[in-house]
Amino acid sequence: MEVLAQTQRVSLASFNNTPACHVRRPVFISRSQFCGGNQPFESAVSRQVLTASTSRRGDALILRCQGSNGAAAAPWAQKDARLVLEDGSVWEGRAFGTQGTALAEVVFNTSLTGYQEILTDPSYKGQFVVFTHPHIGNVGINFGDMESEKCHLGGIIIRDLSASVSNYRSTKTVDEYLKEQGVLGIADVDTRAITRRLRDTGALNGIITTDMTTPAEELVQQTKSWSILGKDLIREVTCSEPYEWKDTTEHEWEFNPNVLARNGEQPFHIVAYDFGIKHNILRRLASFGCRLTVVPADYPASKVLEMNPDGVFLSNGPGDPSAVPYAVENVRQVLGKKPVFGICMGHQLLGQAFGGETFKLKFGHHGGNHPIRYAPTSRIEISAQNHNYAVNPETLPADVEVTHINLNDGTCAGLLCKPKKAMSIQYHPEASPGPHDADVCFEQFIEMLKEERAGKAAVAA
Ligand SMILES: NC(=O)CC[C@H](N)C(=O)O
Repeated sequence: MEVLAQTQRVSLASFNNTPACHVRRPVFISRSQFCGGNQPFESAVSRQVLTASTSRRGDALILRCQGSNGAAAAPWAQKDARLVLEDGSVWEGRAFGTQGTALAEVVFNTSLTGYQEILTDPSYKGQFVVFTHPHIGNVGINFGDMESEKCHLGGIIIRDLSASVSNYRSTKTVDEYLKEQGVLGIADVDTRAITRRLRDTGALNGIITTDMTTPAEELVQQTKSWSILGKDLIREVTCSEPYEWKDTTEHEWEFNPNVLARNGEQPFHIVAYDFGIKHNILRRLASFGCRLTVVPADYPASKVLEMNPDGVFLSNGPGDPSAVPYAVENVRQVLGKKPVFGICMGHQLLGQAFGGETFKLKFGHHGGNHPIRYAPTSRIEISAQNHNYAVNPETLPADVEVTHINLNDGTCAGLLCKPKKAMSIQYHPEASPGPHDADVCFEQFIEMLKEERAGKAAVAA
């Protein structure tokens, strides 16, 4: 994109902090009513300030972007990226992040906050996220809110990319971060219309591309040649070696007095299977007094049992839960031998280890306001969710209770098997981003670990 400058005479009345051009939408706005060299102009889009000389009062500066055909095109009208969906629809918009072409499953997320946590949640591997919140990027990117080491999703689809960043923790813009991560972004598309389409059709495959020449029909064919079903995406996001984790959540998170009351007790040792684990899950477990060893997704259950942990944790993760039988087998082997807690993918793997089956939802649950009923007390939680699959409760054995129910569609959102000391939830109690109502799940797991420890002590005595 080449920026051109030219002068054009406009009326004096329009020249005092008013648009520098009143024949087109203003791009640069005069900050001064004087003429001469070094007159400041501010971009209405990026707040960039430049100086230009105006030869006489009444001369103004117009900046224009050169379109691909060489003709001048306004930046707000510039279309240099496409989202092509497998239903044949094509959405033209403005590219940001990296350049190129990527193919993934398109899902929408309705969270109002937390785009950085969503960008760095490994569970989004193989997916593009449409943000229904219309304005993304206003608080930039910071070190503290990373949910993993990188941005795993294939691309993001947004209405409006914030032209400026305002946050004291921010170290870079979303655009810079996506460029660095090699991830595509498309802005200035009608995200409301795309979301309504996905809600009607269900999740669709899509291509985001900055190539504006390949015919759309060809791209539509490509979207149809791929499926996320049956793919093991966990192998692409799991750690390669076991490691220890100690960080807790920061002070403002410690709204739960039971966390603080536990200080001083001997920590519980948890082995956490990393299927694409989010950092805040590890931080919350550490805050509840756990010492954590994180292991790769295919780490043999026999080696986990050799470590003799107090409990085993099964993390969230990307893709189809029925495509990872090796993980289900590991869970089966620890079941009944150690207390187990699973979150999201971990819940789905636990469901399969019990003998149950998973199925794909129409467009999944991705957002920060999904209501859940905890069946034993009828307590309602507002929860953070991100999943496309669910456990079919009818396929579970009799000793497994459905403890949590999603009130939007009645799907199974939590399980408990008392005899085997195993529990799970389909959503995200670590709440990063999202409401904290489900934090109590960590406490319930800790109670399970305490019971187990007390039971062992009683046998030993
Ligand atoms: N957040 C997760 O763990 C997602 C689990 C699984 N990939 C799903 O989409 O249902």
